[in-house]
Amino acid sequence: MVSGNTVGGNVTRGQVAGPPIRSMQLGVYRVVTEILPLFNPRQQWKKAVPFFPTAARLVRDVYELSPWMLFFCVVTHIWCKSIAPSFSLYLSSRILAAIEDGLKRGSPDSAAIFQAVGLRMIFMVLTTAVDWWRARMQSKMKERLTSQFARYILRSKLETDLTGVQANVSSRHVSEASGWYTFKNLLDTVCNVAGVVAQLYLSSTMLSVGHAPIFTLLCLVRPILGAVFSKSLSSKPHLVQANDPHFLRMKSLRELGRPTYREDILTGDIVEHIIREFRRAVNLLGDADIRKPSVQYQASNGPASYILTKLASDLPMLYYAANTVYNSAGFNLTVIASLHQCESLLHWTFESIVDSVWIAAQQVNLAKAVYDLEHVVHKTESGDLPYPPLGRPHEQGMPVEMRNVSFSYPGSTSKALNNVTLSIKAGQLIVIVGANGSGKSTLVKLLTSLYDATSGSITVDGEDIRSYRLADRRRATAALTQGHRLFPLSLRENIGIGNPAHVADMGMIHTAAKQGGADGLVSKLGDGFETVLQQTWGTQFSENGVKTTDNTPLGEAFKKILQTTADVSGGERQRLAASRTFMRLTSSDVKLVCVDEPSANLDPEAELQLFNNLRMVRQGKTMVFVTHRFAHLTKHADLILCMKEGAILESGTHEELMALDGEYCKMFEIQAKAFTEFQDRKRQSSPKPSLVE
Ligand SMILES: Nc1ncnc2c1ncn2[C@@H]1O[C@H](COP(=O)(O)OP(=O)(O)OP(=O)(O)O)[C@@H](O)[C@H]1O
Repeated sequence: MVSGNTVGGNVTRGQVAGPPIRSMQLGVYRVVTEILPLFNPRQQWKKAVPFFPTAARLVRDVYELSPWMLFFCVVTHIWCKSIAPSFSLYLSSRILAAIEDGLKRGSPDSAAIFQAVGLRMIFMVLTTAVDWWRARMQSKMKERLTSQFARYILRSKLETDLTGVQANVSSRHVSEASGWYTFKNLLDTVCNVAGVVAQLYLSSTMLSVGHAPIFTLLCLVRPILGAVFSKSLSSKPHLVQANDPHFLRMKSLRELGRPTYREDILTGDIVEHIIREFRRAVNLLGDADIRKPSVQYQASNGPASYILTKLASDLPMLYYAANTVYNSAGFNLTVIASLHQCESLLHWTFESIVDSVWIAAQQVNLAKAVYDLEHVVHKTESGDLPYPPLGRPHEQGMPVEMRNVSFSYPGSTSKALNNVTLSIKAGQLIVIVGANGSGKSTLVKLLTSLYDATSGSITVDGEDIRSYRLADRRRATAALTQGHRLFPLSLRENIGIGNPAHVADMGMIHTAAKQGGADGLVSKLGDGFETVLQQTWGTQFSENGVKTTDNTPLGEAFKKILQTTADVSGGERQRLAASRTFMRLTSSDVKLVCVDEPSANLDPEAELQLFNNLRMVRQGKTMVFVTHRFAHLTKHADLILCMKEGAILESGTHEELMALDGEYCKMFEIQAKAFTEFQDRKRQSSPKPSLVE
């Protein structure tokens, strides 16, 4: 059922400008559309303007991929889609004419008939061969263009910074296939127009002068009515919201079938409850229309338009009948049969033109979205100065000063950092401690240029951090955090990629693996450094329900494929990520290293080893450690920053902060107490030495 109301249109002060909107209820959905006038040339021209440069760029892209392919794609497509159908119709009408002529005369002209049939057969063989070749070439072209678009999208995804991702300035909604489908639609549009010209020419050769325009007009009525009556939701800007509470509940309950919830559902013993609730939601939903909104919108026209459109398709038939009765001289069965075929072809092509123009306009927007990714403005500012600045001692770490720095994450109103002022000297070892949510990781994200400060100033080597080139700043910093992931590449590459210039240097990779504590783990894996963890989804799958539990040769084969997929524990992953960082630290470009709690999954021995190894490579680098278990590090720290609620509460050396008897001292004593209590208990439980002895 459709119900609706209209809002807006007249712009008053404080209101937003734009077309008025209409809100309607389609079954379980609320649909809001813009009300666009049927004919608004200015608006339509404005929309069409970006079409041309995008189409031109796309054709240029295809040309650059292969000029020959472009040429043959266009020629064979036009031949197969526009010319061949009309020519085939012309050849059939020749066969029919020869047969009818023979039947009329009582002595068929066998030579003429066989010549016409032979010609048509040769034509069909040639056209089918060209069509086969066209399909092959198009699929190659499709692969190349899709890979080209995949490259554009990948670059944009890789380059988008964190602020961009959070502000949704990302390439999430673009498709790699959009380039090919846009190109194909442009080609289809051109071919459909050429097809109509060929079909009109053909029908005009069969009709006497003056009749051809009438026939064409009658053929046009049905596609025109179809276009007028068509109600397409996708043709206008719209919003859809499922708002029926029973439908939403039914959907939510259906979600519980996902493996993610399995453990909670089984341990909670709630299977029967969920099934009961699902049945109740279905009953309450009743007969509400849950078909897609686009389908419901399309169907909301009522039957009159359908009947009228169907009637219009019989107009040419009326024309044949009228001509046979009133103008039988120029008409015979062959002409009627050929015109009938021509009319079906015209119908189809007219409708295809409307569709292909509409689809091409939509597709061009999708292709444009991919090209626009090149112009996505990255949120983190980049300056012109090189880093390190010219003439600066190369062997020195990065000095950083922060003055009244505050920061809020994009979309958040609260301050993650509030008025932070600090000074880090070149080559110092800094330890940042503080409670959960106190801003430690945020500080690291600002130091590593993942975000710019919202207010205040950060200076590096005496210059505003934003005046240096972003690429140089990134090259000069290295980070190791809990969030570091392994890539779906070999372990060799996972480690080697830390320093891309030496990605194949096995000597350096071995050393980095050792420093990260991953050497033992790599040697345990069957393929050693060549092992690929986290195989990309889709590289191995079963079709038609083949399972590893199947006691069949195919089931066994599937089991074997999956057995080759190695996996490692969380702590081992962290060791591999740490090895990548050690590889990165082999680059003398790195001047600042930020290590943010990489040890959450590491055992105490591995953690101590990691910190010691990091300290050993700190020559020429400033090092910042964020950790909750800071006992190992504090004695080495040049400066300890203790944070609370986004601000630096205390700063100094371990001795200075202990003397302060504040937050740091409290945290340190909590950690030390657990240790000393344990030592005391151990001492008490050990047998006392005998006095006699
Ligand atoms: N991406 C984000 N978007 C919005 N707010 C965030 C985001 N990340 C962190 N915050 C908020 O910023 C504040 C500081 O978080 P941060 O991660 O820097 O704390 P932390 O001291 O590193 O905490 P932990 O010890 O738990 O790792 C917190 O209030 C947190 O909720």
